[in-house]
Amino acid sequence: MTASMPHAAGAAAAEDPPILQSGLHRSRTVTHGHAEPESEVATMKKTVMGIGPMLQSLNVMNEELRKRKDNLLRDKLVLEESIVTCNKEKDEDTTKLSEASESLKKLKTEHDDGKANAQKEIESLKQQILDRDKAICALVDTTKAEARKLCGLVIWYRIITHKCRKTRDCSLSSVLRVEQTLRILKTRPSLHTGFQADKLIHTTVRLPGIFSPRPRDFSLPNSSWSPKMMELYDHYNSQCDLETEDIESQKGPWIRLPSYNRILKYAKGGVYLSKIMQSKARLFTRNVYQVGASFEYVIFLNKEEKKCVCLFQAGHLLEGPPGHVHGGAIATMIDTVTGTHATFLSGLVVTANLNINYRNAIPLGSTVILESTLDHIEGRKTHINCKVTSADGSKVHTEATALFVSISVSHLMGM
Ligand SMILES: CCCCCCCCCCCC(=O)SCCNC(=O)CCNC(=O)[C@H](O)C(C)(C)COP(=O)(O)OP(=O)(O)OC[C@H]1O[C@@H](n2cnc3c(N)ncnc32)[C@H](O)[C@@H]1OP(=O)(O)O
Repeated sequence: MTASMPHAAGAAAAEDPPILQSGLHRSRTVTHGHAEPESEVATMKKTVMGIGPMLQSLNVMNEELRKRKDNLLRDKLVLEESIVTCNKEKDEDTTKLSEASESLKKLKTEHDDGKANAQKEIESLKQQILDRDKAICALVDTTKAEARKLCGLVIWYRIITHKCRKTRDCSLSSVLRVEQTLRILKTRPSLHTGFQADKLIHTTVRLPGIFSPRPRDFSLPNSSWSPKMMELYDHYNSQCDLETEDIESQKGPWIRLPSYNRILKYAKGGVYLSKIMQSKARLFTRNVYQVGASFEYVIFLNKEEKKCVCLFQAGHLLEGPPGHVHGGAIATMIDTVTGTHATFLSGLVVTANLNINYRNAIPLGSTVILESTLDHIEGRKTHINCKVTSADGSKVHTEATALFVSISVSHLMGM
């Protein structure tokens, strides 16, 4: 029994972990050195044997922890890979987003350009239709009801022609009398000049929708105006009464007078002028639609100083002496400016006398200033002076005096 004990202890020592081996070694030392009782050895062995299962469970736990650690490491790797993938996808998405924004921007620009072009085309087509319709309507036989209807000639025409037929008088005076009777003079706007002072001439032709965009104001700048013309225009225009969207409106000494072509055709040519020809009657100075070709002018009125200033640029159709403005065209402009001035001063007038001294020829295309000043008013007579100078005022081109005689509406009717 004792002989087998060391052997048994030795076998256990070979199998047990190092910590237990040191315990066994100590118990063996005690056994050989101090000859401890055998029961102590047995107790020790028992203790050692009790530690075994504990160690086993520790080993199991250790194994589990190692596995968990491995799993966590694997998860970590997977997560790291996912992060890399996510970042990659994020970069790709960012690139795609910027590409999409770029495309969107490009599309928007293309869309805007397309829209602008389409708009331009629509405007041009509208203008073409308008021009074509105008041309057609200028030629229609206005005695035919359907033609009048198609061309927008209004009911006034029917009333007037009815009255004309009844009285066998289709003269201008008759037309005006009818209009007066119908009390339309006060209620309808004057389209031919825009002046409220002159309530005499009103349109008997009302244009349908497509014909009635705002009438062109010829006194506004256009592409043919020279820099000098523009400079002078800005000079006077900046001193004009100005209606703004703000509450305050600007007051100035000058008023720009708008200038429209005539729509009403009051020619009373009778047998000499057919209805169609009458329908083509135009205000002399505004009868060319091509900008810059003939009379380009704007008139400013100074009520306080009782004077008018006209900026005039003569176009190539007004040639008289080679390269210079025709004397008749200059006379026309003087008559127009002084006549307008006299109208504002005295109401309805006609030119009775016009005296002109041509001092220096006006180069074609140049800008000149016509200054119209009141000389005096005497009864029905309004005397006006006019001076035409170069744009800088250094050269006098023309000087004139004009006499306007006030007339009544009936005088005009009987003309
Ligand atoms: C919205 C608008 C913007 C308008 C914007 C556009 C502006 C364009 C302006 C263009 C204007 C034109 O071209 S008008 C078109 C051209 N003009 C014309 O066609 C006018 C034709 N002539 C006439 O209709 C007539 O002769 C009148 C109206 C001028 C005068 O006839 P009347 O009404 O019978 O009067 P009468 O007694 O003879 O004269 C009145 C006074 O004027 C004097 N008088 C008459 N004629 C003359 C004369 N040539 N020279 C000196 N004095 C004369 C008389 O001695 C008398 O003075 P006393 O004894 O009392 O002292």
